[in-house]
Amino acid sequence: QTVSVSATASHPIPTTLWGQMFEDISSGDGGLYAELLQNRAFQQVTPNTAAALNAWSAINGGQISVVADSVPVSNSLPNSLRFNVPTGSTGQVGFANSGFFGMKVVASSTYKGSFFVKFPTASSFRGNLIVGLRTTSGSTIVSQSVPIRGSTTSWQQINVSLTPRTTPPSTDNQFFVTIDGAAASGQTINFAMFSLFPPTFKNRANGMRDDVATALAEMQPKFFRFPGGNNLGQTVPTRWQWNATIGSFLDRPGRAGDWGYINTDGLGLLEYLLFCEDLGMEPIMAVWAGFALGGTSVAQTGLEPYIQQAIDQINFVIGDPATSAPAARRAALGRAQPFKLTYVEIGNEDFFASDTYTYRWPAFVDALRSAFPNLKFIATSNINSPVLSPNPAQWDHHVYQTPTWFAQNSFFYDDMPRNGVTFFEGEYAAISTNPNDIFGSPANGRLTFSTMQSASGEAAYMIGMERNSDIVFAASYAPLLGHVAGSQWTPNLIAFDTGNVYRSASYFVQKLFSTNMGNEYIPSTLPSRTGTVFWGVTRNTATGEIIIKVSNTVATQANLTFVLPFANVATSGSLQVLTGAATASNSPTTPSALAPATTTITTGKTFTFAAAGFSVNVITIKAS
Ligand SMILES: O=S(=O)(O)O[C@H]1C[C@H](O)[C@@H](O)[C@@H]1CO
Repeated sequence: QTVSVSATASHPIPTTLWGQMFEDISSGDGGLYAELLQNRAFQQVTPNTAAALNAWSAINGGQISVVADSVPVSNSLPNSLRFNVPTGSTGQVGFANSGFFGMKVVASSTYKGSFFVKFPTASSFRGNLIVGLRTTSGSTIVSQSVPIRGSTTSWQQINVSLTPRTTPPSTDNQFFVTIDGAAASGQTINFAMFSLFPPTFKNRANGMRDDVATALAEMQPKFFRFPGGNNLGQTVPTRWQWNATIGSFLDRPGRAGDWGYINTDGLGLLEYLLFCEDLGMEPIMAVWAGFALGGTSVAQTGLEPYIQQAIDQINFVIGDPATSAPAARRAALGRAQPFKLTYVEIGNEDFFASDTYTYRWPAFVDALRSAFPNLKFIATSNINSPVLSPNPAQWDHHVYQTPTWFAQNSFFYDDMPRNGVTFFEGEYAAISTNPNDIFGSPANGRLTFSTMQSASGEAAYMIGMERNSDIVFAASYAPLLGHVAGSQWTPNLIAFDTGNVYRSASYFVQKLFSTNMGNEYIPSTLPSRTGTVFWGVTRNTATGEIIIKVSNTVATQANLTFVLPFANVATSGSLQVLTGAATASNSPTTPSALAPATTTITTGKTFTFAAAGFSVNVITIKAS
């Protein structure tokens, strides 16, 4: 197959083309968000139930229960941990938190812990709490003694700074609080709002898990879609609300997330925005738009409060502190300057409620557009079905399919009309090899981790989106992150467990595209729509490099001859290639089965290139 490359670019590559979609789907708490304690503030749990004590356990006979405190630590956090030392206790008595499937502890790292404590009834007790980290088998890794006294009947915050000298043998570790049982026999002490942070990405307070955030940063993503996805809200009362996710932990009630567990909302709107800046990403921020995934749509006459809340959410991001109260909240939290924001998504997958989106879309967009004329609003129902008014200028298209579907739909956007409407491929991934049961179980074709076959199919589709990036302004694989031990969805771009991060085949494809974008598209001989090998050419005008991406979605090698029209073409170029067997994947048992390799290849005005079976290739050549 001969590929003739044009001399002139057809269009600029949008700077936002490749990015990340995030929502808390076993990916926020216990994942990207660095807090080590699970159920740290007993948010949204029913007092005096076993479930309320999730992740907490007694040590040496300590008696613990979650109570609705008569004087809670804050209005948003009504529950406390009541700790009673049974009379006749001996030895260290207390309780522990098991984190999220344990917690990684590393020597010489400093773990910053805090909690609130009070005696519900005054007593003459004076003694010390021992606060620290221990292995699940009970051996202390590091601890600190903290004096307390029974006269403390109002909430007192305790801070500890724990620096282990040794690294424990596994991630099977706990945070603990104990007291001398004999000395404290009979005492009752209340605790609230625990927190324990390891060193975080860029050392940000209330920040991100370093190894996970580092893997995300390596992709050089250009946008970050948040906070959902389904996690925008299963019911109206439990929807994501920006104002419940900012400021002191004492003011964050948490909520029942859409994926079956409670979100602490410690990872909140300001943390998302700061993370966007840390990675050089532009936010694509969703507002809840009156549809709860459980099936409820707010009536047209009842939308105003939710529209106002969306306006306030946007004002927190870009408003003027002098004229907007939400913007003043942002300034009071240390950020007077507005953040960069261009795109706001109106809901998520509103094709589940198209009938009400026909009034919810205009109600939100008309109000938001008049408040923020420079923003662009993304519709989330099926493209032009139903027809919406005002006509959306941006649509969010999602597709989960088989590897073959992606290879066969590389031309998905080629036939879209060029009428000013642009597209966000907000979620896409090859998730099953079974076209008859895409969302089924692994026994029925569902992928647990992406494979070389799924990643090369995705690459074919991405080559199509790159070719059509005059109308595709952004695209993101979904879901981005998933905990291997407790995930609600597979495959995820990045899998992780308590101590490790696993970069998938698809991760490396996303990274290859995002770190080799170029800034203008160069047309070339089109691949066959029904073929199995796909290619695309971009140029980086700053470096004078031509970037050729090739995806071979089948086992047989593909031989291509490239003909470049440029006067000067380097006789050697670099090749980054990800290749392996169709079913090869990176997983906790085979973490490095697949990794990109960089080599030098012979290039020139005309050169041949052999694309290995099941391979994704990026060729970079100096040309002018
Ligand atoms: O069940 S689905 O609708 O397929 O869920 C998908 C679509 C939704 O936006 C996202 O939250 C989720 C997984 O990425």
